[in-house]
Amino acid sequence: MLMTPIGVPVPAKPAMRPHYDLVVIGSGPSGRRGAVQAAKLGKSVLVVEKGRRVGGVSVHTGTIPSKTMRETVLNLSGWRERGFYGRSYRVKQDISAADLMGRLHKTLSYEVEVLEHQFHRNGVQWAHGMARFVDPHTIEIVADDGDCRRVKADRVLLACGTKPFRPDYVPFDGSIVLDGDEILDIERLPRSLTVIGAGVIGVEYATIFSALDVAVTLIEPRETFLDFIDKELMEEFVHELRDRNVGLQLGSAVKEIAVANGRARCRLENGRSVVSDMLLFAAGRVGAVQGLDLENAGLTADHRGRLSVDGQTMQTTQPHIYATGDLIGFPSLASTSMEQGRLATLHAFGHQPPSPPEFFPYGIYSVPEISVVGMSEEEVQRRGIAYETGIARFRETSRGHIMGLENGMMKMLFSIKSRRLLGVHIIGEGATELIHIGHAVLNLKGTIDYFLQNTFNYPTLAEAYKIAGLDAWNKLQAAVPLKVSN
Ligand SMILES: Cc1cc2nc3c(=O)[nH]c(=O)nc-3n(C[C@H](O)[C@H](O)[C@H](O)COP(=O)(O)OP(=O)(O)OC[C@H]3O[C@@H](n4cnc5c(N)ncnc54)[C@H](O)[C@@H]3O)c2cc1C
Ligand SMILES: NC(=O)c1ccc[n+]([C@@H]2O[C@H](COP(=O)([O-])OP(=O)(O)OC[C@H]3O[C@@H](n4cnc5c(N)ncnc54)[C@H](O)[C@@H]3O)[C@@H](O)[C@H]2O)c1
Repeated sequence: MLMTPIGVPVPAKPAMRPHYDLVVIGSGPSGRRGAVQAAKLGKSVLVVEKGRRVGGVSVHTGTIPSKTMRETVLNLSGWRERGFYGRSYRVKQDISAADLMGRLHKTLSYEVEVLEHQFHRNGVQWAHGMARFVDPHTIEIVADDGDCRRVKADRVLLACGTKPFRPDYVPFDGSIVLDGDEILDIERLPRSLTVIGAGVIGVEYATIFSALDVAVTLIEPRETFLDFIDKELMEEFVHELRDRNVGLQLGSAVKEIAVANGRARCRLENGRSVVSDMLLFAAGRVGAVQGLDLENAGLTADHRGRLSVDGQTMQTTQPHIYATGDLIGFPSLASTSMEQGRLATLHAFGHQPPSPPEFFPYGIYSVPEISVVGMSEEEVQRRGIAYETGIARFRETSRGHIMGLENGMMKMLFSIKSRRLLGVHIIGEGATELIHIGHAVLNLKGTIDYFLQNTFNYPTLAEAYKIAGLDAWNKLQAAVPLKVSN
């Protein structure tokens, strides 16, 4: 019997049926969660995936590859040790594109195996091919080899995600001018890189390449970027980027991009030009609805290829057709997409799922990483809530000393009236893991007392919660003497 790399027998594929309780289009985070949930409810489920392997953007060109590349870069460059051994410290002297790709392929392969095994043990069938609507209940699947089949579905979950926005004025060539998918297939590391678009994708790749000592210029037409992040954190972030010579061209619209003499030249409307070995165009993504023939199902996407849904049930204007994940827009995260897929399927089969908690964490895997949950200071001010902040710097923690951290901070916001935690904002090592303590306290409607009364492991970075909590309490006491409750 054939075995997969993780030692699981390769199962024989069952024949496709003519009719399913649920057909899911797209095998990314929302599609696969929705599919498995439906199977757990005893429903017959078919997942249609145009890619050769399941996993979606998340596994093949998005979340997992970019985070794997980041991990490889941090490990091979010795980035985490540079606080001790100096900026020129490197674990591997000559890091090549092949070094980055090796770990990537291994990780992706394991991810896919795990997913396929998950589908198999839950009885979810999957078919390779491009899906399109023939009518609201009939889906045609055309495989790469031309094989064409039709299936009927009582309910449909549209989870077909997005693809990079590729405007005509950008001369994409897959080697010098690249989109966010192509950057994962590079055959050589550039010495200089221009990144256009300071959204999450642009910022993550810009800082990952900068950690490899590639000379990076980040171009953004707006004066500010990542506006949903607390301003004080962004000031820290920008300071760190400038400190390591990342060129920031903010408020600079792009006039022209051209390739000449094997290099990319980007002309800006302010008259400046940036020339580099490679250019990454990361100015957003559009819904992957081309070829789906949505009109045959009575559906229409907006100009960015996105569908609107009922925010509670995930139903489109056709009650039996649900849409989830990046296809429906904000927040466009793998984490939230998975939950949307599950909620959609529960609703589709008669269960009334509870509303999701008010706050979800956002993690940006830049170097340094950023993670936030709840309200930013600007939002608290907009809402007119009387508040106080507590700040902890990682270099104040013993764990920070041990790790040689020079940077990193945590900021918490508390309501003066209710003492409730309003938001947590972290930049620095471990931010995306640390955030979950704040996330739990926030959604459990906890107050500053949680941080005052509880003991944290020592030495840990989580101790920053205690330090920031005490800092806020000191300020609160100075403003309004409080009852000592710890
Ligand atoms: C570079 C990058 C980094 C990211 N990093 C993070 C991160 O760190 N954390 C995080 O939470 N999120 C991250 N995201 C976002 C995350 O990847 C998406 O939110 C998530 O993948 C969306 O899931 P989805 O269910 O919409 O499906 P997707 O993952 O978008 O997959 C959709 C699938 O549908 C298939 N498909 C499309 N049309 C058809 C059709 N007609 N027929 C058959 N199949 C079709 C596609 O081939 C694809 O496999 C990142 C995204 C990118 C691009
Ligand atoms: N860590 C994470 O969770 C993570 C990581 C990567 C991506 N994602 C998700 O993927 C989605 C897509 O990310 P993104 O960064 O591609 O898109 P985005 O829409 O968030 O950012 C695009 C950026 O490009 C700029 N821009 C737009 N048009 C431009 C143009 N013509 N020229 C130059 N700049 C232009 C925008 O001002 C913006 O700053 C996001 O919504 C995000 O949620 C999440």
